[in-house]
Amino acid sequence: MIVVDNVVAGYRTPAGLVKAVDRVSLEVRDGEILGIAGESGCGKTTLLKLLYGSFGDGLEIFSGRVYWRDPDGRRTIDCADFHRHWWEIFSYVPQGSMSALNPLMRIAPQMLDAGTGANRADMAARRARIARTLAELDLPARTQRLYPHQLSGGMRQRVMIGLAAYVDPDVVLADEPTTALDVVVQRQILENLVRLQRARRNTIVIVSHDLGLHRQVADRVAVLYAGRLAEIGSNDAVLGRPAHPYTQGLVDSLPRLGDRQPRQGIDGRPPDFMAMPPGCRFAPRCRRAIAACAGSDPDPRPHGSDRTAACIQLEEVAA
Ligand SMILES: Nc1ncnc2c1ncn2[C@@H]1O[C@H](COP(=O)(O)OP(=O)(O)OP(=O)(O)O)[C@@H](O)[C@H]1O
Repeated sequence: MIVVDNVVAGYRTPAGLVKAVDRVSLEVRDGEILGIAGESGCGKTTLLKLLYGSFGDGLEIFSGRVYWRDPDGRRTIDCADFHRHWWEIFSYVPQGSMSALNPLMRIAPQMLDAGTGANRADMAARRARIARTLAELDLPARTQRLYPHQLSGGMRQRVMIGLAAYVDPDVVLADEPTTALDVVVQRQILENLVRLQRARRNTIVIVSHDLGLHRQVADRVAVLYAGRLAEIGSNDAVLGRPAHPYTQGLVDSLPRLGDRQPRQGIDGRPPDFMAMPPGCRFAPRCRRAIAACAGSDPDPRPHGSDRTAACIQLEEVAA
């Protein structure tokens, strides 16, 4: 399990601190697929980097704590040390990862190179594992002998997922894993991901702005807005019966097959991190906002048995 405990994190910029993740608490449970949703710039990638312990680009934790705990609860690792366990416990499929493959190397040696430190199995066992993983991802065996430019975009993306998964880490963190692919290929890749996860029982965290993707694969969904956690809970609760007005707006804006009515989106844009509105950050765009919203920036509270949501009006409903 990865625990995010009241974390404020972000970047120091000439204009000031960007708190891209602001007082966020959540748990990534063992063996689940957790989807992280929200509009562009709301902090999804930053949260994923915290879960991976990747602090290379100036990301800092200003307060709070992120740590991993093993299923027995005997061993904890602070996120400052996650990098020592990359590939062994955590692996990462970065955004735009299709271009992350080395163009001069065939696929098999790239996979063998990856995570060498974490992978103590002998060469023959590792080769067998690579073959098995590629087959699980519906990639033909000859893929191993090809160079990246000889693969389609969808195949390259599947190879990246294979790279992250073949060493069998506890947690795979994937940032927009199917962006830029056509819908049919997206669907295949997602099915592959789920199949891998079910077979290996590892944990997957997927960042995407695409709610359809989350609806299809996630066990639970977390929705971020302007660095704050708006809502988190089961797929059915959050996407089937959204409670937070922001999640409702996102779900309402999804096109539905056969629906000729124009979808109702959310007016306006997320606020600038340097000029946050007082109180609830979503209030200026919220159709249900009342005067009290400008004076309260609530943390998520339980709303029903399978979700928490951060809206003062929902607290009234729940009471
Ligand atoms: N290295 C960085 N230095 C300074 N600011 C950054 C850095 N990376 C991200 N930010 C800022 O942090 C905020 C959150 O960005 P983040 O990439 O986490 O959002 P996101 O929801 O993943 O967006 P997208 O869907 O567009 O990838 C944005 O305002 C962004 O400009």
